[in-house]
Amino acid sequence: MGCMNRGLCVGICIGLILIFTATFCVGLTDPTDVVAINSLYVALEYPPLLGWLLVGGDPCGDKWQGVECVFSNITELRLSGTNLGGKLGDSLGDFGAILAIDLSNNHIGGTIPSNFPSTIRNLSLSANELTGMIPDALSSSGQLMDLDLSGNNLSGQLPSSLGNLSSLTTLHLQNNQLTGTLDVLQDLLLQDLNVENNLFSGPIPAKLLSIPNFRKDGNPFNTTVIPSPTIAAPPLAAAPYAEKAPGKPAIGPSVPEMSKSTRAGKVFTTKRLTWISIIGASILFSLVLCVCVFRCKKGRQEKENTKRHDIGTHKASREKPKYTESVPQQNYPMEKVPRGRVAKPRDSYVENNGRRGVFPKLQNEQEVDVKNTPTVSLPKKDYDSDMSSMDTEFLPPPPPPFFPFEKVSVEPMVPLKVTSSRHPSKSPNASSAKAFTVALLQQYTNSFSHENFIGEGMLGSVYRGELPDGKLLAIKKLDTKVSGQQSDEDFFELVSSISKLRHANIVELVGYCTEHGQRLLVYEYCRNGTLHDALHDDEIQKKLSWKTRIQVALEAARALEYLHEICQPPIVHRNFKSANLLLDDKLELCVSDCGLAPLLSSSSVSQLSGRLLTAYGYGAPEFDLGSYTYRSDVYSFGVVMLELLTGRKSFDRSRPRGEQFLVRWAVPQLHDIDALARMVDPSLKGAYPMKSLSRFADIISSCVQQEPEFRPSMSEIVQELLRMI
Ligand SMILES: Nc1ncnc2c1ncn2[C@@H]1O[C@H](COP(=O)(O)OP(=O)(O)OP(=O)(O)O)[C@@H](O)[C@H]1O
Repeated sequence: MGCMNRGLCVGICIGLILIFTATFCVGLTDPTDVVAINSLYVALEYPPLLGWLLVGGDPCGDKWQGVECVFSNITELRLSGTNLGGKLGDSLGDFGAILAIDLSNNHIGGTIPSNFPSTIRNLSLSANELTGMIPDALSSSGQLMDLDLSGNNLSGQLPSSLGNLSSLTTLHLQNNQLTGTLDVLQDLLLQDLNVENNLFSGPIPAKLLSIPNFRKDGNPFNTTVIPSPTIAAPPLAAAPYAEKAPGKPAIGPSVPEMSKSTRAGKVFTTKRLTWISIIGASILFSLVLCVCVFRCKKGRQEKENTKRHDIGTHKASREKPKYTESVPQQNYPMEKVPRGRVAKPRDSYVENNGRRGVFPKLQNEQEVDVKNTPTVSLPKKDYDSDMSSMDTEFLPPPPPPFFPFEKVSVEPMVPLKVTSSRHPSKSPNASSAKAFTVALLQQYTNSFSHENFIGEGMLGSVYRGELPDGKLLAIKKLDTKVSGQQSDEDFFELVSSISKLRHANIVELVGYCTEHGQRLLVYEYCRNGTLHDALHDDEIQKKLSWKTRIQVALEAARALEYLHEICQPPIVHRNFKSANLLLDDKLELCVSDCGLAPLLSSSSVSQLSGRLLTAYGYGAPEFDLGSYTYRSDVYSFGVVMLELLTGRKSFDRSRPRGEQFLVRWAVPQLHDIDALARMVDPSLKGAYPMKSLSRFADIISSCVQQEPEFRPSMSEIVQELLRMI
């Protein structure tokens, strides 16, 4: 029996060791959590986070940035101030055992999702760009203890289900545009409640006043006056508004106290009051007369003293403001004005690195700022203290209503016409791709005038167009020999698939036109030219630092990663080159011509496109055999990286014979550190870390390998570039 027990013990021990080994040595994360974190990564638009992958991976074992685990479960996600953009997506509820999520101080937009993990205890989404209402479903996280949604653009009333969060002790909702009353909170056991600077109204529930740390300024709460027959009672709201120490009773009479005063008031009848007033006034008048005789000489001096005293008081009030009931609604946070107005989906990570949480000033904001608001551009975490140092008299008026930033505001000009009746469902989605008439496009391009002609490619000519509101468009007029190869149905399918592409580094299709035998594609206009031009313009080239070049490579890689690995079915670009990498207003890189491969492979330009790509040094070797896969895009991407490294064109006839084709000249030297130092773009003037240069060269070598199957995937390249940054 004892022997059997020993055997059992040994068995259990071995089992535990195996579990331990599997957990800590193999580090395999729970597959459900992996799927959840992969989906979150997609929703956040693949931010540059160390270790994070789009598909699969081992977040716990590989120590993904911001991820904490216990055994194989993700228990914490801490990514505050990591410049996240995108949205929250719908995967938060899929984490099996998560306890804390901190995504504060980022640029996450969209609404708060309606599924939350039931295990969560601490959730902070503060200082983001979230809009919409607080979802009812938040109550499914019954163990939530600490919830911080402050500093967003949330609106609407508090959902009644918030009252079910019985474990909640800390709730921060300040600096939003929330409305309605606070009634739903009154039965919670809150210790810390901040609702400042919202649009809450109605009387404050009495129970909330006993919360040890309750902050509520800057809301239009009711200031109902309790009616009293003889004495004007102080407003009921004087109690909450008069600043009281947390947890201490409010200054000012409570309701029962006021009824005592009311009873006292009855003793003083109007008649008695009149007599008392007359006698008192007579005595006062005599006294004043006597004093005046002696003090008349000092009168002027006293006046001056009083004046000085007034100024002193005023100064003091600037230094230490009092938030009294006289100015409750003026107490808006300074940065609320710029935040609402500059809300945008995502900032450039390069630009933001140095100013995380600092809100850029717009022209209008500066007007306000110069006069009164020295704290407007302070980091967000400081605004509470900055606000408290401001004189309420000097606050600007409440912010104007929030108008969300819209990337493209083009109205559909005509209803979508589906000429093919066979598969009407395959027509482009009218909400994403707008149908334009030829007449309107003529109007926007001044009848496709010469001065609006931008350039011509294999598929047709591109014109600049201007909408009545000044927004610029790039209108690609497809050659009839290209578009003629396609049926209406195929064209709609093409438009539909391009219009679904949504990526910060891909030029957005605004709309299309198919009329009078013409087919046109209408894109967002990128006003800063192409990477090809930037690299070969002496002035701009000098400004492209090594760090910027890595960043540009990363942005291009992300766009291809999206096309190859996120889009379903995957999209091969087929014409990837620096002339198709455009720079937008913020000098962020946008890949053009995405999704046009079906047009390029149409018989009229198929051969030409292949030959041109090869002729300009971007074509992968397999192109000659008529094969083009996403690995061929990887090859072309390697050539673009080579351009970034050397500052040379992919094909340059003006160079000596052996140097005309960049790949042929550069690749054999990529592993020679001395040769590498010689081939690097001279305009960098040596300002690059050698190690970084050599890693960049390694990526290029792997991309331009002869055998397609040996080339890395774009997500691997993205990870490599991220590590370099
Ligand atoms: N969205 C855009 N914004 C600004 N300029 C654009 C835009 N799209 C294209 N262009 C410019 O229009 C011109 C023609 O572009 P197009 O893509 O048709 O040809 P290409 O890139 O020169 O050659 P290819 O046919 O091989 O792609 C180029 O100068 C290109 O930079």
